[in-house]
Amino acid sequence: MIRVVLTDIEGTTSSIRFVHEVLFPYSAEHMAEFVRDHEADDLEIRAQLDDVARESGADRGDLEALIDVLQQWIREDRKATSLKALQGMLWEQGYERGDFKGHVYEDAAHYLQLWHDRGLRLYVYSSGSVRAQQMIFGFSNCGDLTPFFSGYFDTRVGGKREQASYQAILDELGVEAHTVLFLSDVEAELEAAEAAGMHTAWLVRESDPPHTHRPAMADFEAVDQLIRDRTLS
Ligand SMILES: CSCCC(=O)C(=O)COP(=O)(O)O
Ligand SMILES: [Mg+2]
Repeated sequence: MIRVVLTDIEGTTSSIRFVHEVLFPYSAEHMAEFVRDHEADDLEIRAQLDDVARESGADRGDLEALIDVLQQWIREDRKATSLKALQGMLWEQGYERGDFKGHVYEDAAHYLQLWHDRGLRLYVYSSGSVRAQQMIFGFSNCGDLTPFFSGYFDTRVGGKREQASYQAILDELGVEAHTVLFLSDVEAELEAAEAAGMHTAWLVRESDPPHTHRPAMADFEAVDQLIRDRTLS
């Protein structure tokens, strides 16, 4: 019986286009100024820059070199925890200033509320930082969806294509794998979650599903059917 839903964001609850055409360009535009303005006195930003230097091999004392690394990582869509933490801080500023709203598909917002009201526990697992996750759902085009979530996981538990990350989430939640349904648009993530024993659902939004053995779901209505089938069987 499924009691817990763990969901990805980009391509699952929210459009890939919003992340790539709004969030990433916003972070590319504001990163240099943000880092230059706060590096001297913000301990959290300093700690993230320490990690950027460690991971890239760039000189920690050369701020402009670190900014270049960050810009390169944004272009590459690198899932580095330090980049994601800095992007989360920047996006927080953007949401609060009203520069954009978080995109969430209407069917996702509808079923997140319904599943919450039905007693399912909902969690997020995204490469975006926990702060960025709270922001996209807190300042969404469908209103504040954060009351429906019981918790958030980011790459501090590990990469999304690694089985150990899903095991770490299960350990932290204290639940059995067969009670958890993980939602994602990326098959490699689903395979890692399945290796940890979770149920999975593959979201394929806004495109025709590739021909594979895996059933594709166009929206959360199809996921709801799967939850009800698995709950009754
Ligand atoms: C939290 S919104 C920004 C998402 C993001 O930065 C990203 O890299 C997308 O990762 P996901 O794991 O949600 O596909
Ligand atoms: Mg995704």
